[in-house]
Amino acid sequence: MGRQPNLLAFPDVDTLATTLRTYILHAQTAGLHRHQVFKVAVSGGSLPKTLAKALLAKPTSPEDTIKFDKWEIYFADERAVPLDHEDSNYCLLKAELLDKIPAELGKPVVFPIDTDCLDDVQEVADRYEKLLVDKFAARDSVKLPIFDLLLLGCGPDGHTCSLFPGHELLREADAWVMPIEDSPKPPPKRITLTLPVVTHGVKIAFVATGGGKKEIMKEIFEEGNGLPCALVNEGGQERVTWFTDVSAVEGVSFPRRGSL
Ligand SMILES: O=C(O)[C@H](O)[C@@H](O)[C@H](O)[C@H](O)COP(=O)(O)O
Repeated sequence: MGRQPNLLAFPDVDTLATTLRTYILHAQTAGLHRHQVFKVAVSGGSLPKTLAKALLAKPTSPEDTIKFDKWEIYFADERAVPLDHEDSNYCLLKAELLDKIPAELGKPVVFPIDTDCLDDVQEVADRYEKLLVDKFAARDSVKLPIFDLLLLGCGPDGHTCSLFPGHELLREADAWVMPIEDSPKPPPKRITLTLPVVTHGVKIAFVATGGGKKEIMKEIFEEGNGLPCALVNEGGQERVTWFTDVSAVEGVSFPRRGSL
């Protein structure tokens, strides 16, 4: 058996958020050590709300400080809509987290999609990839952008980012960012990081809570079935950590449950 992802189950979202904060702080320290900034990619869905719970809590010590002024925030996936549209992941993150960061913690640099070409999703994806080339490759001379941390959700069908089960995008091996025009979850037009980019993150965290995730969690962890989340588990192995609550993993048999 290869090296396993970590599966953590908490009694509720509040306790989950406390450990998620500790985990993010570790990743922040590692990122700052590596290149003086902390490069994070985030998804939409319920994640920004949980993130706000984790990150906006009062620091208990100098080591417990989120250094937002050193953060670069990218989008793991985004919908091809204007930034103030209710479907926009940027808009969601802004409302849930960015607008609530106290001034003394500093402001992250946030990289939304370019909305000048929304009619052409390929162009939106190409421009986002170009941004990543500028922000990552030049500095790190790597063939892939290596995020210090990807913070992802898991859909009830096992999708993550905008990588959906059985979709041809799962086989993309070259591009860093791809368009999708037939997303089964609305809205249909989106862009997404590709699987190789996701699985090459230094750390990859999933947040999945609620009884609605129980069936798919069982399938991801017990069978895999080529589900996007299972593919991230396989590619990222021990660099992947799942933050769940007990109702999301009820009945899931998995050998490695634990703590940070
Ligand atoms: O833009 C999106 O649609 C999201 O990025 C998507 O990948 C999300 O993370 C999952 O659907 C989980 O969503 P929930 O956390 O709301 O279940």
